[in-house]
Amino acid sequence: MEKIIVRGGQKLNGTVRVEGAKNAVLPVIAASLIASEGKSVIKEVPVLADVYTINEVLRNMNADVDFDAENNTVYVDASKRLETEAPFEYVRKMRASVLVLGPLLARYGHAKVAMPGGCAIGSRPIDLHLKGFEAMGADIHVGNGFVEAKVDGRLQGAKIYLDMPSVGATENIMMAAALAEGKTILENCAKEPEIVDLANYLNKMGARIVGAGTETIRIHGVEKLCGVEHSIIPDRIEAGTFMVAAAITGGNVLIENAVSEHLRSVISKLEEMNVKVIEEEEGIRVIGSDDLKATDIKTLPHPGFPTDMQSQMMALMLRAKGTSVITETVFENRFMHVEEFRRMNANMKIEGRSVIIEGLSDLQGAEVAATDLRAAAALILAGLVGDGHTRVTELKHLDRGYVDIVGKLAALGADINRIDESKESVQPVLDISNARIAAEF
Ligand SMILES: CC(=O)N[C@H]1[C@@H](OP(=O)(O)OP(=O)(O)OC[C@H]2O[C@@H](n3ccc(=O)[nH]c3=O)[C@H](O)[C@@H]2O)O[C@H](CO)[C@@H](O)[C@@H]1O
Ligand SMILES: C=C(OP(=O)(O)O)C(=O)O
Repeated sequence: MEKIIVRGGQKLNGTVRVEGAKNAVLPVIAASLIASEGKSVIKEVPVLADVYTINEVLRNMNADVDFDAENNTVYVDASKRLETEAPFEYVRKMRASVLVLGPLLARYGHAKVAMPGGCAIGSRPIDLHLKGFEAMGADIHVGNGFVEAKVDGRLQGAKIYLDMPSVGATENIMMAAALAEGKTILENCAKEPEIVDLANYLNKMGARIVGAGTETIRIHGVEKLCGVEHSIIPDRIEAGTFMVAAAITGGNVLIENAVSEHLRSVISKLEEMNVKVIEEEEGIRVIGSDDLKATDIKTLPHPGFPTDMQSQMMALMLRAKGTSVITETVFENRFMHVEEFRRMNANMKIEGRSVIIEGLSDLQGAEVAATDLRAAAALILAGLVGDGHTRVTELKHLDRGYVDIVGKLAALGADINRIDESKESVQPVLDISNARIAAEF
């Protein structure tokens, strides 16, 4: 079994560079399926298990996909006739596989994808995606574990109001509407930076989308889209994770490539906790404190506090004096990591959708299991300040979303290793190869 072993007590210092954003690259690669002409060249692609998975989904549909991992570039040629089905094998690995629905439906009038089901953080339905397609004239059939969408001729532009600002529904509907006949007005949509990145990509391909990043997006459908070159925005969640790593260890770290406009809510909460955050030309510098103050956080859609930073901030709150409260409003079950923190001597309890954290906890090293991707990162963060050794297992979650976090933290001065205990002698594992292995292709 693979484990990450962290010995607490080292202050982090130096510079770390963040990768392209996982949550931007997945919809962008899916959107490449719409290009009926030319090749898409996607740059700043992080070498993650999820990227291998989405590439495999596209290959399975008959698109030509090359991943030059050393140069962080994905090439997609979707100009051949494509298959329009995505089996459960892929959707099980990564829910973002449902993002092929919009592009395929718009281009071929048909798409069939395995229903994603729930996951460790909540039930995660796709009803809003489907309501959007229906409003554009598609017939939806759900049965035998699949969702199938069909339309005779082209999708028709429509006025669509999302009951909640779902990131995935906004992306799927925006991609479908880009190739629909007429105008689509999408209201109460998600405003995440990754939505803006996708809209920019689609516009370069020939789409006519305005308003991405606000709550109303207007899309004039066009007849065809072509492959183009695009660079993925930096990963704000990876950046936020390293910001917490600096803060929790009382270190001084420059997070290169981090975009402060994408991280306002995280910066403001860190400052409330007595952490110094300096916006520099190359990125964001974070200087930790030995006197962290308690605060409260409520997760919300962007520009509110991101749910994907909730567990990392929980680790930091464990080291703050006083009572902190985290309220999770985006996913109904994203507190699985609380039990694991408790194994490290954390003083906290769940009350409904909130967690009450009594600081300052003297964290102790323990064997803990990652319950999801961000929980994996949060347990490593707690391990950085735990007394003794923390062993983090279930690393398949981590490999979905962090490129070489072990190497990056070690370069900043952390005492951290990744080992494979199944090997006869305990050997360090080179982290970058793990994404490919975790994707199991
Ligand atoms: C690949 C990717 O970009 N993943 C991100 C994306 O996930 P994802 O796109 O799945 O998240 P959504 O914004 O869609 O989900 C937000 C909430 O809306 C609900 N919902 C969503 C769709 C729907 O049709 N019906 C419905 O009820 C979900 O159950 C959840 O409670 O945004 C989440 C919220 O910022 C992040 O945590 C994920 O990291
Ligand atoms: C929940 C996340 O991702 P996904 O939607 O891909 O599960 C995440 O990135 O924290």
